[in-house]
Amino acid sequence: MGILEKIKEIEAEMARTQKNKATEYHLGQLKAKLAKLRTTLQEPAKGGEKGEGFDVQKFGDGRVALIGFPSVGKSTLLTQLTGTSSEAAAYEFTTLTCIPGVIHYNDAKIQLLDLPGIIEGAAQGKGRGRQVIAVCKSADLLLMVLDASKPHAHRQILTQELESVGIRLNRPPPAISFKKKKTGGVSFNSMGPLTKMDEKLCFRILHEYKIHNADVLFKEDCTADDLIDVIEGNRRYIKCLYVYNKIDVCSIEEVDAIARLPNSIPISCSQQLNLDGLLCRLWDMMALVRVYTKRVGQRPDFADPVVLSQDRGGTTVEDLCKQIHKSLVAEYSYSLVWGTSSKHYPQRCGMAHTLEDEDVVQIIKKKVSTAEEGRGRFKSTASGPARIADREKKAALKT
Ligand SMILES: Nc1nc2c(ncn2[C@@H]2O[C@H](COP(=O)(O)OP(=O)(O)OP(=O)(O)O)[C@@H](O)[C@H]2O)c(=O)[nH]1
Ligand SMILES: [K+]
Ligand SMILES: [Mg+2]
Repeated sequence: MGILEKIKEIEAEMARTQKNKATEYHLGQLKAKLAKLRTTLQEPAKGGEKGEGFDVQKFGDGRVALIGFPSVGKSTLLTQLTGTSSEAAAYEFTTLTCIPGVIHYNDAKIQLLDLPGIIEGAAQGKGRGRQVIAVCKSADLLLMVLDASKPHAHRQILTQELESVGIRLNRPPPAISFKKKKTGGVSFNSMGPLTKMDEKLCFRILHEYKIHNADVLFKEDCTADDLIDVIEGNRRYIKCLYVYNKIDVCSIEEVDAIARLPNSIPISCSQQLNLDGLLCRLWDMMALVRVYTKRVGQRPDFADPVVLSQDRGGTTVEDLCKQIHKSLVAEYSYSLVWGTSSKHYPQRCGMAHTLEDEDVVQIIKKKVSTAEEGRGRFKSTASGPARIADREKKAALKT
């Protein structure tokens, strides 16, 4: 029996099994079986599965992918938001590969990827589903483009397709700590009451994975699916903005209802309605942090920020140093920070300091000889809070 048939069989068995206390353990085991099969299905087949034109190099400060059913207006949107034009037409599957463009917004460069339409069954390889999903996994944000005039079930179908390949939208990883061990059996603990999990169910699921030694700690009231996600360990947690296109053919009431849905935005590409609103939401969801660097005695370079991101490498001063140059971390002495993340103007910060959007940073490198002098001077003076403030004031005047 092929993997697809096995999956179908388990899904059928789950569908006909009544959900109650007695079947709970059996269902948990079936879920684990299903997750294992789906993981096998995702492993790249021999002979190279990768489609031509799908391996687009990462560019800019973040990557956003357009995903949706055929002819919802993905290519029209790419053409509107970037300088690149991607062919758009009234027939389905106009786009056949991955077409990259660049959004220039708030002095940042964001890569936008147009993709072929996907349909139900994409996760199992229908159409170009597999390649499209592989690109989605590499994105920092997904724009799920939906036709506002079509059934709302489409959003559910696509979410289901993404779920089945391990993509989790708009939620954090489950609060479960899971560590495999060599010996000692399984220890199961929780930090609060559990309503969807107990020791026996946990053991059944671990048994399915042939795991006999592990520490499992539930920090929240998580489910069997959550535990399976943590054991599988290959899940991708991605932010998703639901973009309802073609509102030009909808009533005001329909548009109003869409605008109230969480993480959703109504637009019209052909009438250019609310595209600014879309960019604004996209920017907020990406949570990029622009940092302006400043040299001693010069004004900050406000035209060319270094862009940091929590999803990509982090937003501390150390992450900033790494992004500027590899050697900077070793040469770093301290930095002066002006902006919303600093308590004083400027604040003297160490490498662990977390930066915020539009902060100005001046990095002071170690200088062997002057560092020695400096140390001597600080030693000789008392360093109460008043002294520190005074020193900062002086530094501000000098810088
Ligand atoms: N009414 C209306 N039509 C639109 C809008 N945006 C795009 N279209 C039309 O929808 C059709 C499909 O647009 P595409 O951009 O090719 O859609 P796609 O999602 O890229 O399609 P595939 O590449 O085939 O998956 C075209 O005929 C567009 O002119 C819109 O805002 N309103
Ligand atoms: K089309
Ligand atoms: Mg297209």
